[in-house]
Amino acid sequence: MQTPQVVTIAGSDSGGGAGIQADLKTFQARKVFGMSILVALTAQNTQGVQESLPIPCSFINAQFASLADDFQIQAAKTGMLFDQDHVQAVADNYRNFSFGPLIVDPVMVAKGGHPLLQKEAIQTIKTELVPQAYAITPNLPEAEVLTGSKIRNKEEISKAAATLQKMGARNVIIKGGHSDGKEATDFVLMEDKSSFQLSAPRIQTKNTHGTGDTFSSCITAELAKNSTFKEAVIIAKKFIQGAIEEGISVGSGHGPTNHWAKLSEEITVKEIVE
Ligand SMILES: Nc1ncnc2c1ncn2[C@@H]1O[C@H](COP(=O)(O)OP(=O)(O)O)[C@@H](O)[C@H]1O
Ligand SMILES: Cc1ncc(COP(=O)(O)OP(=O)(O)O)c(N)n1
Repeated sequence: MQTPQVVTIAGSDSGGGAGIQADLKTFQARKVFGMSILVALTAQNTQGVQESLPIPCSFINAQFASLADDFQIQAAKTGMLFDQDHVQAVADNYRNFSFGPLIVDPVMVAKGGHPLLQKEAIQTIKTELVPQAYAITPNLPEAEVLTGSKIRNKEEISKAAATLQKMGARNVIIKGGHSDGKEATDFVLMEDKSSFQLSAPRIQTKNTHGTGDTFSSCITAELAKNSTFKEAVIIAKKFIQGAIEEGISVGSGHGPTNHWAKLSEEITVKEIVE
């Protein structure tokens, strides 16, 4: 069997906890061959983002062409896409090349409040990228921005997911890391319109930098290994739970998760079927 090959199309986090670095560490942990198309650079650590810099769009085209020329990529994900022109460049390239199911993680703002996507790019994400998404994985604030509606309860989460599906995403996961309560619960709306929730104990820690990237790159890796979408999401939920639970301590701010944590049998995730 050929080694599963995947690519992350995202920004670099010099601090190593989020972005391209979190994606590649997750790909390695999940035993797929990971590649990267860099869209932007950040000077970042556990305390926040100090600076960011876009990669020229012509160089994004060059990275797509290089990988398409030589590899057989079975799944891909997007992360930090910087601005409207970069979203457009990624969307145009994705239409031209055959990189398999695309997981769109619509990264907008870093934990410390630093913008990772300019506001004008949101419309381009909606019209150019969401229709190409095999799955979209917004957190609660990102789902509010994309749908233009406040999300205050389970009914509104479900409504927001349906709106995102109508925009063209085949599957939708609205992540619950930003809510409160004892459980971290993610809502999943599948292609066939069935839905379920995945819930795990919320871990009290400040080390949650890069949770969203780690979760979406794990889904990407599992899809490349031919898991069904539901299987991939369940593994990703267990993977992120283990990575937060078995934390490491580096830096003095919001530290990263532990990408080499064991995906042990003891990690239980509750599935709540609608
Ligand atoms: N403190 C926590 N304990 C357990 N799971 C968490 C915690 N914070 C986030 N998660 C989980 O991590 C994943 C990423 O969610 P989230 O943090 O909302 O994404 P993002 O990093 O994009 O804001 C989700 O599965 C969410 O439920
Ligand atoms: C380069 C880069 N990409 C993405 C993020 C955001 O990652 P996320 O998983 O949402 O984690 P936080 O930044 O919110 O902790 C990033 N910071 N940098």
